[in-house]
Amino acid sequence: MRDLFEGLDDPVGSVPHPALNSVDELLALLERWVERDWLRALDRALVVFLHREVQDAPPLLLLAAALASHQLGRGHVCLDLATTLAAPDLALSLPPEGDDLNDPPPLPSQVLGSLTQQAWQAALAHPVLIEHGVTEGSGTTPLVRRDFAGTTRLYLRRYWQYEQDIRRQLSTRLEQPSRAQPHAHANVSSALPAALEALFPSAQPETLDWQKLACALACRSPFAVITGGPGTGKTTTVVKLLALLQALQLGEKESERPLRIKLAAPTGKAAARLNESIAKQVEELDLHSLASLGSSTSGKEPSVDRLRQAIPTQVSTLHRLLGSRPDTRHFRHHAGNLLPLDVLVVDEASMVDIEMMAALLNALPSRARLVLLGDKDQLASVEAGAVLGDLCQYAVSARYTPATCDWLKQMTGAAIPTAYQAKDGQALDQAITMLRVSHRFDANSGIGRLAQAVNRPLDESHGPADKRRAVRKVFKSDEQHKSYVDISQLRLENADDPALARLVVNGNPGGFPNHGQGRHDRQGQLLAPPTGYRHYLETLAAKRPPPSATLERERPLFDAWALDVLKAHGSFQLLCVLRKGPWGVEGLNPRIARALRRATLLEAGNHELEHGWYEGRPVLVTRNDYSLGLMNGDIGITLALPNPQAPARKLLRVAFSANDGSGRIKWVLPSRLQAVETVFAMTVHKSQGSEFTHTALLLPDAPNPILTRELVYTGITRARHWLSLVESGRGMLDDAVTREVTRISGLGQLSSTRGSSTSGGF
Ligand SMILES: Nc1ncnc2c1ncn2[C@@H]1O[C@H](COP(=O)(O)OP(=O)(O)OP(=O)(O)O)[C@@H](O)[C@H]1O
Repeated sequence: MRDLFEGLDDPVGSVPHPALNSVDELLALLERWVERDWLRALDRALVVFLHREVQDAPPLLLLAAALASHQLGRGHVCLDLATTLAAPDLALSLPPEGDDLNDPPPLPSQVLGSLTQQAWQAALAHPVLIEHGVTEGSGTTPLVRRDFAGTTRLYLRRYWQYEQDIRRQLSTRLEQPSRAQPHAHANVSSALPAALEALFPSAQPETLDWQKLACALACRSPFAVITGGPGTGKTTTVVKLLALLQALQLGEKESERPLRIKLAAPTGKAAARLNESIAKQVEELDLHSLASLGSSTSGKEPSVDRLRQAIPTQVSTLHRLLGSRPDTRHFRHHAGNLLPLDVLVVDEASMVDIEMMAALLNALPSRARLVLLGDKDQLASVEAGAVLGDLCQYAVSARYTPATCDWLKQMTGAAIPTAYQAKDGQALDQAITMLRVSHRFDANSGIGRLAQAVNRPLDESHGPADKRRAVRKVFKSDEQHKSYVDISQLRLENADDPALARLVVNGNPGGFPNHGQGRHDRQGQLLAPPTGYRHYLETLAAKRPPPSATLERERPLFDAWALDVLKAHGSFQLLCVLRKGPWGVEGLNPRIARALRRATLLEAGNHELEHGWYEGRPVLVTRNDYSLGLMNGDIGITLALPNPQAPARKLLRVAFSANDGSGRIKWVLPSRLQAVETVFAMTVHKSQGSEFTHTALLLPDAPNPILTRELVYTGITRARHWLSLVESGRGMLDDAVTREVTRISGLGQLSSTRGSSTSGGF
C-alpha cells in the first residue's frame, strides 16, 4: 500500500476534489476506481441508478451510497462516516491484488481530504433517497441513515432491515425464556441439577466446569451461544445439551413425542465435519444415569435407546434447511412458512452472515430454541456481517448478573468468580458461555500455544512489541524449553525455492523435531508423521480397483477407493492468503501441480495441468449447485475409471463424498462442474469449517490489509496434528498478528448498553 501513496502532490486533499461538487466528475472518478478494481462495478451501478431516479441527488450523497455498497463486499454492514474520514483509504479495496501501481486514480484520502463530517452529514438528506430519524424504519427509501455517538451510519435498506430483524427476534427470545419450551421453567429447575450432575459427574461439584455452565445456561434460555476455540468441547457440550433437553421432554408425563431437533451448518464441509463428530459422540455418550432420572422426577423413565435415538446425528446445510430455491434469494421457509422444529443447533456460526441469520431467525417458530456454536475469534463470513463476533463482544468477561450467578450455583453447584460477574450484565450476556479449556491442545502443543499467542488482543498491557515477541517465542527453543514437536517454520527465498516442493510433495517432516516420528495423540495413539500431497496420490494408485472392474457393476469397490483417497487428501492442505500473485492461489496451483508431476505423482501435459482435467486433480466447489447436490466448499478428487470399451482412453470422474454419513460417493462428470477451481492451494477464507491433519499456512511476501490476526488464527486452527508456518517475506507474521479486523455493524453496539444504540440493547 505504501508505494501507492508516494509522489502524490496533495496527499491530504486540501483543495476540494471536483467529484464532491459534480455528479459527472463523480461518475468519472468512480469509473476509474472500477477500472482498477478499487471499487466494484455494482457499487457504481447503484450510483447511476440513484442518479437516474433522482436527478437532484447531491454528489456527496451518491459518493456515500457507492462507499456504503462497497463496504458490503468487504464484510461491513454499513458505511461509518467518522471511521471513513479518519482513514479514507480503507474505504476502498486498496490495493487490489496484482495492481500495477502505474497512473493510479485519486485516492479516497485525496478526494475526501477537505471534507468535514458536518458537511457530509448535511448532504445525507433527501426525502426520496434517505430515511433519517424514524426509529421503526418502515419507509421505502433505498438508503437508511442512523446518527449516534458522534457519527453517522449509512445503510442500504436491505441490510438495515436484516439488522433490525435480528435484533427484534433475539430480543423477543431473550425477554421470554420461560415461554419457550413446553416443559417450562419450574420443571426444568427441579430436574436440572441432577440431570447436569448425571452428564457432568465430577469429584468436586463446586469446581468451575464451563461445559456444564454452558449446558445449564442453554437450558435456561431459548437463545444461547456456546463459543470457544478449537477442541474446547463445543460439540461434546451440545450433544449433552440435546440429551438433557430430550430427557426432560420424554420424562414429562403428558409428552407424547420427542423434541424435533435439527442440526445445521453454513457450508457442506462444516456440516460433514459435524456429522462425523456428532455421530461418534452420541454413540459414546453414557445415558444410563440421565435416563434413570426420569422416574425420580416424573415417574416416567425414557429408555436409553429411545433417548439416544431422539438425538439427531444428521447435519444439513442452512441453505438446505431453509429450502433454497434456484434463481432467488428467498427461501421456502420464512415468517409465513415456519420451520417445523423445536430446537435448532447451528455449528460454525461465525461463518453465518447477516442476511442468512435474519432469514433463519425469521423462519424460526417463536417457541423454538436456537443454539449457536462457533469460535468468535475466527474470520467472519466473506459476506457482510460478523454476527457471532458482534454478539460475543463481552464473552471473555461473561458479565453474569447476581441473579444468573445465584441460579448457576443452584443448578451446577459452582460459584462464579467475581471476574465473570457484572451487575449491569445484559440479557444477551446471560445467554452466552465461552468454553475456555482446550481438550485437543495441551500445554505441550505448539499449535495451541501459537493460536493462543496470535489470538490475544492488543491492549495497554500487551502492545504490538509484546505480541510479536510472544508469537516468535513459540518457535524458539532454548535451555528451558525444547521446541514444540507439532509446529515447524519454513522460510522461502523466492517463488522457485525448492523447499516449497519438498513441503507440498512430502510434507517436510524434516522440519519437525525427530522428523515427526514417535508422537502420540492424547488418547495414546501413535500419530503418523506429517505428509504432503504424495500421501493421497499414492493412496489413489495403491487402492485402484482392477482394470476389469466397472463402476456400474462394482460400485461399492469404487466408492471405497474414492473414500480412501478423499480421506488421505484431508491429511495435508496448503493454505494461503491471496488469490493473485506468486503467493496466491493462482500462482501456487500450477507450481505445485508441476512439482507433483516432477515427483511422478501426476501425469498430464502442460495444457491439461494448467487448464484441463487430469487424474489426481483436487477441486473445490465455489458455488452451490443444487442440481448436483454440491455445496460451496465441497472438495472432490478427479479419478480415472477403467474403460472396458477403450482401455487406452480414461474415463475421468470427480469423486465427492455424499457428506451424509452414508459413505456413499457422488461421481460427477467434469464437464458438469460449472464452478470449481484446483485446490492444491486454498485461501484461508475458503478453509473455514475444515480441518486438516497437517496444515501449511503460507504468508505472502508483502503487507496486505487482509492479512490480519483473525486470518492467521483461523489458518493455524485448521491444523489438527501438524502445522507448518511458511513465510515468503520477512516480518509478515509480525505484521499480520498486530493487525486486527474491525467489522462495522450496528449489532456490535446493540449487545451493550455502553454502545448507546439507537433503540436500546438486548
Ligand atoms: N470435558 C472434557 N474432558 C475430556 N475430553 C474432552 C472434554 N470435552 C471434550 N473432550 C474431547 O476433546 C476433543 C474435542 O472436543 P469437541 O469436538 O467437542 O470440541 P469442539 O470445540 O467441538 O472442537 P472443534 O474445534 O473441532 O469444533 C474430543 O476428542 C472430545 O472427546
